[in-house]
Amino acid sequence: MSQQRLKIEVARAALKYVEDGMTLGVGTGSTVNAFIDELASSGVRLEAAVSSSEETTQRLEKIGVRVIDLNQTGDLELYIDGADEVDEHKRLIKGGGGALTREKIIAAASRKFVCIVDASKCVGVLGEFPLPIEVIPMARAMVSRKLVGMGGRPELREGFTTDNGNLILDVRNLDLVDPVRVENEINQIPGVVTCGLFAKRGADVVLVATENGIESR
Ligand SMILES: O=C[C@H](O)[C@H](O)[C@H](O)COP(=O)(O)O
Repeated sequence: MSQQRLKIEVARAALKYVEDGMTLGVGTGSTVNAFIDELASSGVRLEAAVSSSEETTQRLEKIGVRVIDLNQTGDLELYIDGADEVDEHKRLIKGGGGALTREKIIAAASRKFVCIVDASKCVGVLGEFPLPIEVIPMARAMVSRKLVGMGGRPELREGFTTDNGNLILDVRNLDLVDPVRVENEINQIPGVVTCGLFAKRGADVVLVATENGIESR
């Protein structure tokens, strides 16, 4: 099965969590795009959505979903999003598309986070995928030096600005055997807006599309 087909299958599986009248948190990326396509043809009528990126907002509005600001609503019942890597404890690396900050905010505001991935995203230990970190532009060099001090190899994502007007450092070589500790440590560096580790608040449910069907973790 093609990777795109797997994304469509897992997107469809996520629909069973979505109910008419919900205000839904919606993430960013190609798997979420497949989810939005499936949502469009599902007949489900959302009350509204809270979106994690400009791209997702455009796609949701195109299928007729009203997108509201998180400040206009209370906690969300459900958040659907993809990930770049998932471990067996449902801890994640996110931010390959640069939307990690808004994604982390919406995850924190949601009672249930359903993460949708294909099997290629599942790993034993996080860190094969370079860890995205959103930084305030004036802190770029200083934050990079601190990350080097932690054993990392940061690289500026060239030509990329986040929806919040900041930069992304993609960091290789960090030891992520204890991702909660590393997430805490990186969060303490002044100038870091968000670390792409979702370890303290990982997913509540991970749906994995495999060649043999959908696995739920
Ligand atoms: O910033 C982007 C998000 O964290 C995405 O959820 C992540 O990059 C996975 O995207 P995709 O579904 O395209 O692999």
